[in-house]
Amino acid sequence: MPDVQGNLSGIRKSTREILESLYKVEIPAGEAITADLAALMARLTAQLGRELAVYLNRRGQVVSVAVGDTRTVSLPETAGRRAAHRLSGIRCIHTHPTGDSELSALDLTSLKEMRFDLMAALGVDERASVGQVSFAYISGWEGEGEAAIDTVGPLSLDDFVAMDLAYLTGQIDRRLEERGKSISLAEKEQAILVGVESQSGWDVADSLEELAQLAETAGATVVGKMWQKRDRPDAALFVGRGKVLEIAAARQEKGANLVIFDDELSPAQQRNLEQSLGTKVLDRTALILDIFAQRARTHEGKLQVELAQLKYNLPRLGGQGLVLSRLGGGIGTRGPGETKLEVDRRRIRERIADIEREIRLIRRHRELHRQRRQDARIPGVALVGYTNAGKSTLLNALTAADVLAEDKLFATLDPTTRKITLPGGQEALLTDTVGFIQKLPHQLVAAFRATLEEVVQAELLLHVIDASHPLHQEQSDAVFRVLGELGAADKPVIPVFNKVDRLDNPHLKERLLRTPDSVAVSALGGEGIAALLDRIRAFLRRRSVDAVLLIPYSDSGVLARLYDLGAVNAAEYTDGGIRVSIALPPEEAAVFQQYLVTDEVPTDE
Ligand SMILES: Nc1nc2c(ncn2[C@@H]2O[C@H](COP(=O)(O)OP(=O)(O)OP(=O)(O)O)[C@@H](O)[C@H]2O)c(=O)[nH]1
Ligand SMILES: [Mg+2]
Repeated sequence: MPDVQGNLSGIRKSTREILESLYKVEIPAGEAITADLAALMARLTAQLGRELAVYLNRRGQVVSVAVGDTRTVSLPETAGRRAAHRLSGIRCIHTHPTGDSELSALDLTSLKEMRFDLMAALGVDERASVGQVSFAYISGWEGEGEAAIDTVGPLSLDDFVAMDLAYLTGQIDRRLEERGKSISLAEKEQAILVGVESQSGWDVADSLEELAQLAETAGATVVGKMWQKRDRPDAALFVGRGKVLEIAAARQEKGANLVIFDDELSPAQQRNLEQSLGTKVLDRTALILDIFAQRARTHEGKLQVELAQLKYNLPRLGGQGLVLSRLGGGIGTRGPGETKLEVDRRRIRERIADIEREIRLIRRHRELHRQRRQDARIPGVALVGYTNAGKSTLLNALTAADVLAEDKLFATLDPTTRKITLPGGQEALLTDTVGFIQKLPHQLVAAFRATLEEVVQAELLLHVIDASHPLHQEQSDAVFRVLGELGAADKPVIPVFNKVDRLDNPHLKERLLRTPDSVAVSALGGEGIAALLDRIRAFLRRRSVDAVLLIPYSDSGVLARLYDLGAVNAAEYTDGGIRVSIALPPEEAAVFQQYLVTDEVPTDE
């Protein structure tokens, strides 16, 4: 038997059992509901003070039961998507604890989206019984696959029970089929983007442009962008009341079924907006999390994304309204890989604890690895940068590695490490990392801490900048903010201006190169790659320690090697051997440890 879905927090076991028993209910096929089932739902609703929904199929069996806010509840697969121009064969009957039975905008949207046979609301009065009933059904298609609906009521429960549902749905099914033309319900979600223009931060148009790229990466089609000037967001609705009406109108006009806000919404704001707009509302954070969920490949990556999603969702469960549950899947409801997002608070908490335990284990394992690597004395170099700057392409250019590089945001989620050999023979470990972005959700930074540990541990960072992007300065700032959050802001950095093949203004390159220590490259074309390798070598060398060696004349080959490495500052031929003062990175100096004149090693600084 499937579980009761939604917000079950604080519900007594005995009540939970009654809720579960709803799954065993069967009512005569062809009836919308029985008086008994309605009465039971009303009693439970009054007791819980929350909405209660049951989903029934045409055989009169209950296929799903949900309580309270169930914005991520999904209907069982058997709820079936039938042909696009047919009804789903499932009806939703839910209670309103407030007494009135008026269907909300959201009720009607979900009716359309899920192509329910029927959407009915039972108003539960103060005597814990059903007062009045309202319902709506799809009556046809208007134009582009948009459903037309008829609403009926309020009427009495008796009238509702007496209704011949089989006749009604039969009529509708026939009418829809007669139209003959197959309605191509839009596969992609149609999104309207909303931003706020404030004093600080990015220009709102730029930020919305980036949000549009994110939305499209997630699989939506952007059909409109809107913004408002505000010093600080409205506590209840994020934007002003008037703006919400404007968005609602634009949504109608453009046929959008998703509204995405460019900043993180509080759970209350999100709920209020969903209610007022009658559609799914997401924020930038949820969108980025969704992209990550689709792109995570390794076990660790998936765990980290799931963790971030669960932590994001937890405070968003439980409120009133059966909001998104009836809107089906899509952006914001997808988990990494095959994972289905949990919707039950208790189970979410358990899952969070499980994942955190597993990540700790992975992290310990990784630390051991790193320890071993440090013993091998190969310095680590991490590629960091804004998403799509060309980090993976550069890693490929610097090594022979074939790492997925794509013109997509967040192509890389899992760290890839490759060994490179620098001119002069020194080796280094080069790590590609997940791209950064402005307003990067802190849940993600926290969840990806284990992965980003590579950045924190690196000796040197290559900060890859897309020099051809008009906002590369702003993107750089955003990267440094994230580095700060990771505690890696004061690592040595080589700014690498990439994609210079795309610059048509030669002065721009000159200007960029005024940034200290910077290199201009084309990871695709190969320009500047040799110079970059040289620069990396110089940087690693700069960490050199001074030492004095005494090399016996019998080992004179060693001196030749030191000269080759360019490490010799002075050599003096003495009776005991050759006294050489050298400057070498610690890992290279270690090779000559046996010749070290310990008492003469100059102290650091
Ligand atoms: N013209 C040009 N395009 C480049 C250059 N370097 C990278 N690109 C393109 O930029 C896009 C992004 O490259 P990636 O290497 O995937 O970027 P990334 O920084 O790893 O991106 P994420 O992993 O998504 O954060 C790809 O389409 C590359 O082909 C370059 O030097 N010149
Ligand atoms: Mg990449």
